[in-house]
Amino acid sequence: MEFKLFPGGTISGEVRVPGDKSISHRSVMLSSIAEGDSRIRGFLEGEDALATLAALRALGVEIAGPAKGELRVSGVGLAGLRAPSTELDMGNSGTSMRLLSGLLAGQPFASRLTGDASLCRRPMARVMQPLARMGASITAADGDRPPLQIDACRGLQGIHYPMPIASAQVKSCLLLAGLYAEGCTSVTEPAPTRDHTERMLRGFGYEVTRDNDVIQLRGGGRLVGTDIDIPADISSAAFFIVAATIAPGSELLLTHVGVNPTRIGIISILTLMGADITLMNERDVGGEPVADILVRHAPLRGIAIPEDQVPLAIDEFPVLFIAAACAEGRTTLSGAEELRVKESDRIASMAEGLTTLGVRNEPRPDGIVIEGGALGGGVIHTHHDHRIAMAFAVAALRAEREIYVMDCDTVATSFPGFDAMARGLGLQISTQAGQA
Ligand SMILES: O=C(O)C1=C[C@@H](OP(=O)(O)O)[C@@H](O)[C@H](O)C1
Ligand SMILES: C=C(OP(=O)(O)O)C(=O)O
Repeated sequence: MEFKLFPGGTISGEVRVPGDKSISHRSVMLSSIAEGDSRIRGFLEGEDALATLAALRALGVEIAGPAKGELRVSGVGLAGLRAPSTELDMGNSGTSMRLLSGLLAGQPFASRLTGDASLCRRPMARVMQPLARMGASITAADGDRPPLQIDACRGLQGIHYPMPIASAQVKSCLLLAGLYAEGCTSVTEPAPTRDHTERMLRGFGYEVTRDNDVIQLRGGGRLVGTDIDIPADISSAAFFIVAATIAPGSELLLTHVGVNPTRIGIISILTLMGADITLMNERDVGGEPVADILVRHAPLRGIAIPEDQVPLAIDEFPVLFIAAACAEGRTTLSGAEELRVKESDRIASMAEGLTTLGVRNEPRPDGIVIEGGALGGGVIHTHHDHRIAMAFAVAALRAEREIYVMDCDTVATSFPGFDAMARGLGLQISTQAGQA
């Protein structure tokens, strides 16, 4: 599928974007290993979260749905998962692969995890090494690249792991393995990362402590089934937050968005750039902060993005680069080398597309420098990366000519229905079948 975008437009209306992807993954994993039933609402019916759901079904968990974002999971308890009869396909989803590695590392049966071409290029040493220290036996097909073969476990031992990178996937992987380990498992975060796993474990009645930058739990407890209400994904809302900010005359209300402090880097960074964003009706929904977000058009200025915001906005940089292209002056990003190992090398993919649009930029190993200015038009290659596709769709609001975004099928991994919702809000987007 390809997107064709006419230049210009105004964004207005009120909308609730689909459910949070990170929370959706965790909701299925934790409810599956809980005792008793759980009801999940607001589940993201995107390919990534559905890959996690299919994996848990293959591990013997009965799951009804999803129907309009609702699931009923019959938890099997910590010891209730069964050996899968085939390999588990994680598709495009790094979160599924890294978190499920932790869950499967402690099982008394073997499993094999695979994925698509993009996922099979992504590094897994970050979870393989600490899991091996806990006593797991995991091998990769090619160095540390998937497929991963996880051997039947003969017992895990809790460890303390100072994480070399600020990664919520690594932290969550180790906490999940820690549920099956003897003694305590703890991680030190070099910087705060999304804390949905810790919050949700507590929601299932499992004690997790946090002491400054150290997160810890003790293995061998029990999770008790519960109800989960998943808020809208701020990472999906981000495309429309930037859209309304850069398009003159725009005013947009995004409802029921998760605004966990470990996820709102997009709001902090855009506000520093001069954006007009107001959080309204702030509330707590099942242990996660939620708000309605009002966005009005505002002129932006280039900034040096504070490095402490990087993990808090890690998935939002593609669209933040579009905001930077529309800002007056220079924006610099550093300390973001992790962007190079996402679904694509997001620094390279964005630099290439910005250059196509005539935006001056200088990619660096750990970031980029972007000079704000006029945006032209042209053909954009997404490198099969959903967030690159949606970022360049938003860029059309300020482009002088048409933009064609190739290879947009992966948008369905995180934001099914993006094009229809974007059209409803004022983006001049149409889709056409891609060339085979
Ligand atoms: O834990 C999670 O749900 C995620 C953590 C982040 O990855 P890292 O842990 O690699 O930073 C993020 O990029 C990813 O989209 C989702
Ligand atoms: C990096 C992302 O996801 P994952 O790591 O789960 O593939 C993303 O959604 O931007």
